[in-house]
Amino acid sequence: MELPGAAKTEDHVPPSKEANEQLSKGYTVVYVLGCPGSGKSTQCSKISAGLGFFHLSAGDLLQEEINSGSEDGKMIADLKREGRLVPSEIVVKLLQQAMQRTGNKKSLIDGFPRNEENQNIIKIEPELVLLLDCSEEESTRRLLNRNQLIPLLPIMKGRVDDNAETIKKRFKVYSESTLPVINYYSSNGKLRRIDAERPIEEVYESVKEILSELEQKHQGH
Ligand SMILES: Nc1ncnc2c1ncn2[C@@H]1O[C@H](COP(=O)(O)OP(=O)(O)O)[C@@H](O)[C@H]1O
Ligand SMILES: O=c1ccn([C@@H]2O[C@H](COP(=O)(O)OP(=O)(O)O)[C@@H](O)[C@H]2O)c(=O)[nH]1
Repeated sequence: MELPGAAKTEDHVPPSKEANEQLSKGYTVVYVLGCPGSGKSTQCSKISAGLGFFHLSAGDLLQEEINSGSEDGKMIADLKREGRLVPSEIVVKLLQQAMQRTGNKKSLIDGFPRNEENQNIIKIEPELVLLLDCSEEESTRRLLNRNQLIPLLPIMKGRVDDNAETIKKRFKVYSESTLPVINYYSSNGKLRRIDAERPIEEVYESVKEILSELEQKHQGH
């Protein structure tokens, strides 16, 4: 079935199921989900610095591929500009390569899985899924604000998808494709919903409480 917002995948060979299962062995994986601009990257940087998790951002890995100038990079850039999702096999391959490069077994996967196809292909069972819950109105304000700050920082390039029109498309993809993934983790008890409309430090306090639950479980308490 073709999922809304997803590009066609026929040119890409899916990674084997065994490779994915092997990769997930011994790893503690926490997925960090939330709409565009909900603060995923901000909170993941804090968790990574404060709690020793390795931060894997699907969006950053795709941006690196764009920056490399590869053929895949050109296709990814076009999809990103339109707010559409990149074929699952490409994102999964980049995530797997990044996981193999790190010796750190505690990983945060930021902004992935984005749809049910992503979720089925990666074959990783996360221990927890953090959902940064923020309204479309507040998130849009943040994204537009982020784009306005860019000209003040000449070394940084603005994001091609932080404009009002593309932000609307990203939200449509989020509600059509990512919400079913979130509902799945809500029904299997792994989802932890965090009010992400609050200031960054308050959100982080809630994140820390939830992740300490995980640390205690690992220490057998
Ligand atoms: N709790 C918050 N309150 C206000 N601004 C925030 C908050 N969290 C993040 N931001 C800002 O909002 C913008 C989007 O945050 P980001 O972490 O990149 O979101 P995401 O990764 O979910 O798209 C950034 O400019 C960031 O500094
Ligand atoms: O698993 C992913 C993650 C990101 N993207 C693409 O990268 C863009 C930006 O995603 P990112 O997570 O960087 O930012 P967000 O939209 O959450 O603010 C998305 O709109 C998609 O085009 C994708 O296709 N698959």
